[in-house]
Amino acid sequence: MILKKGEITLSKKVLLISGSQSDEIFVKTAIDLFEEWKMSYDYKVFSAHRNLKELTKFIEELPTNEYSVIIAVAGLSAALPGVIASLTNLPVIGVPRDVGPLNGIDALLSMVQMPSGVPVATMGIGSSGMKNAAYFAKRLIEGEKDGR
Ligand SMILES: Nc1c(C(=O)O)ncn1[C@@H]1O[C@H](COP(=O)(O)O)[C@@H](O)[C@H]1O
Repeated sequence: MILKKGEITLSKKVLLISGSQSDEIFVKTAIDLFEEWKMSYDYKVFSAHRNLKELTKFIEELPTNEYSVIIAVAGLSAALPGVIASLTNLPVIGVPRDVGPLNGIDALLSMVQMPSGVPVATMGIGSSGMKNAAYFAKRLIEGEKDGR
């Protein structure tokens, strides 16, 4: 990978997963930051509630050493981040989307109170949480690069 001056040396990618295609507009906030920072990422849509088998297969077959961190985004009853965290040892950042009658409180509570051993680093509700997920992923990857 050839880097220009000022660019960060990033060896591994961020994997963004949202529970629905309808979350794409929300996820775009993080994607814009990754583009600005010249960070590599992939974005996929999988639902634990709707397509558990496909999600399980996808996570179990992730190539080794390609991703540093997974950002899991979901609104409503958000099983997605916790289920992903149960299937991989990669760090999982959860982002509760502010949709539905409870405006993200439901998603927040679904992902923040995980049983021990299955951690989800849960951000705040809504677009500030989405942005902080991107900043947090950047810190993790920079830390990895610096040997932190
Ligand atoms: N929370 C979850 C899960 C899951 O946790 O598996 N799958 C979809 N969703 C969420 O449902 C909302 C509405 O989805 P639709 O617009 O497809 O009905 C989305 O915000 C999605 O993240």
